[in-house]
Amino acid sequence: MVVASASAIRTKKTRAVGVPTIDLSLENKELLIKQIVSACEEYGFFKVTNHGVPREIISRLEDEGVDFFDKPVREKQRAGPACPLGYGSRNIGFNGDSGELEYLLLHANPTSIAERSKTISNDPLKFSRAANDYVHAVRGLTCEILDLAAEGLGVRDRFVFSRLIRDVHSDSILRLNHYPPVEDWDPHNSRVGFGDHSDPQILTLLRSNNVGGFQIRLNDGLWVPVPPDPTGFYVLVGDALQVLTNGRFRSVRHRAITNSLNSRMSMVYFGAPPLDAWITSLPETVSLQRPSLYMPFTWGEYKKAVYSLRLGESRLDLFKIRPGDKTGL
Ligand SMILES: C=C1C[C@]23C[C@@]1(O)CC[C@H]2[C@@]12CC[C@H](O)[C@@](C)(C(=O)O1)[C@H]2[C@@H]3C(=O)O
Ligand SMILES: O=C(O)CCC(=O)C(=O)O
Ligand SMILES: [Fe+2]
Repeated sequence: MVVASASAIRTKKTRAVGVPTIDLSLENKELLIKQIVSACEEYGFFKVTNHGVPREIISRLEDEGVDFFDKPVREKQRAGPACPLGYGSRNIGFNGDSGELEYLLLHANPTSIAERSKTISNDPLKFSRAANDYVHAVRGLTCEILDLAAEGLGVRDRFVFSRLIRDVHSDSILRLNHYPPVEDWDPHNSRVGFGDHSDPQILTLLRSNNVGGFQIRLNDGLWVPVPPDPTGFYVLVGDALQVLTNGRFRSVRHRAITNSLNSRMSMVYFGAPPLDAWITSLPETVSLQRPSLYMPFTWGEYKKAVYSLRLGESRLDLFKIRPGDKTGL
């Protein structure tokens, strides 16, 4: 890969911090809920172990991803250009962002996956099955985590978050990212694979092979390298969940850097609502002392804003209620 020096980044300002890890097989439900809520509040990020997603389901999609990214460029381009869905290389979004990666971006519904798989694989049915089984399993896990979080927040309707993702019209997506190996390894010359951003959706479930590169940003601006763990899932609070919880949960800023002689592949599921769903602070998170921080918007409106801005921009600022604005309270 040709590497523009402008994409080189300094990794000095990082801090080694233990990644909050939650064992989902914990029998003490109250403690489990407490751990989830505090990780969502403090970091907007945690790792889950004993998550129940069968290894076989993960490996099948991983193998499909490896086979796809191994293909000659011309063949991969049959699945592109990413608009925003499909195969993309280096370009991210429509506003000039780029990174040292190639990717497949798919709508997570079976019809869309079946259609797309025709340009992705020589055995479309095999690819579709692998992707659909994976989506089904990680959606289940996403919903389980969201239900526990809702319970911890004391929300009356325990399924208020997961219902949005289980909806047949849910706008959830699946992304496979491939970060090619660097040819000239230099510990002081990491490059941007996927730049600093927060995910716009409700909740993200990310896993990768055993190659590092994923980092989260703490509130004080320091970057924390997250050690890879192919057996676990990383859970990221997205912007929509930040709004739904009136800022109690924080969407986490993160990025992927590349500096390895081995290629890295991540599989990312973004749990999202239907386009016409309203995203607004749940009544249980609003009070006179803590009025609503954001104006209500539909997921479709938010997505439009997301795609009109650069990767690193804080799109939620556009929907912040400023003092003096008329609110529901
Ligand atoms: C530059 C962009 C790519 C992105 C849409 C955006 O305009 C800003 C957010 C980006 C992001 C980050 C999380 C997900 O990977 C993604 C699919 C999403 O929903 O928002 C990407 C978008 C993309 O790559 O199309
Ligand atoms: O590939 C990764 O590790 C991070 C990718 C990411 O943040 C994204 O696709 O939104
Ligand atoms: Fe992301």
